[in-house]
Amino acid sequence: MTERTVDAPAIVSAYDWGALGHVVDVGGGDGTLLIALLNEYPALSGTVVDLPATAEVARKMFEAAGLSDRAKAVAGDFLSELPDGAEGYLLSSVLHEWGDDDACAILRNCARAAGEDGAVFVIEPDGAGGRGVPELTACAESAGLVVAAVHTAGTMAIVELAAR
Ligand SMILES: C[S@@+](CC[C@H](N)C(=O)[O-])C[C@H]1O[C@@H](n2cnc3c(N)ncnc32)[C@H](O)[C@@H]1O
Repeated sequence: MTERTVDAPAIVSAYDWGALGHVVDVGGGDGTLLIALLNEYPALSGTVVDLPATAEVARKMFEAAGLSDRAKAVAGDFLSELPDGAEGYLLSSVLHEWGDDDACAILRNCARAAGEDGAVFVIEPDGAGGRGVPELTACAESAGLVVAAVHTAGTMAIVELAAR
C-alpha cells in the first residue's frame, strides 16, 4: 500500500527532527514523509522500512529526489524486527490499522530497536480514529516506554515516547 495519509509539511515543522541524526520511518510507505524531512534538515538521514514492493517504490522516490545518499529503503516486517540504533522511530498513520495486540507488538519492536537513547514518535490524526495518549500509555508501558511529550502537527498529534 502506498496510500499517503500524512500532512508532511505540518509534521516537518512540528519538531526539530534534524537534532535526531538518523530516523527510521516504520511503515513509511513511498517515502513522502522522509523526503520532506530530509529536504528540511540537511544533516538528517533516514531509512524507510516497509513491505518489499512498497520499499522498492520508496527507493525509486529517493533516487528521483536525489536523496539516495541519505535515504535508504529496506524491505521488512515491523511485526518481527526493525533496524536498531537510530535516534528516532516514526510510526506515521500505522498503528490505527492494527488491533491492540499487534499495535503493542509494533511498539515493542520500535522500543527494542530504539534502545535506551532512541525515541519513538507515534503520529496519528488528533482524536479522530487514532489512539490518543490514554490509549497509547498502557501499550507504551508494556514496551518499556513513557510519554515524553505531545506535539501538535496540524490535525495530527505526535506522541513522543522514550525509554522509562
Ligand atoms: C496507512 S500506510 C501509512 C504510510 C505512511 N507511514 C504515511 O504516513 O502515509 C501503512 C504502511 O504500513 C505498511 N505495512 C503494512 N504492514 C506492514 C508490515 N508488516 N511491515 C512493514 N510495513 C507494513 C504498508 O505497506 C503501508 O505503507
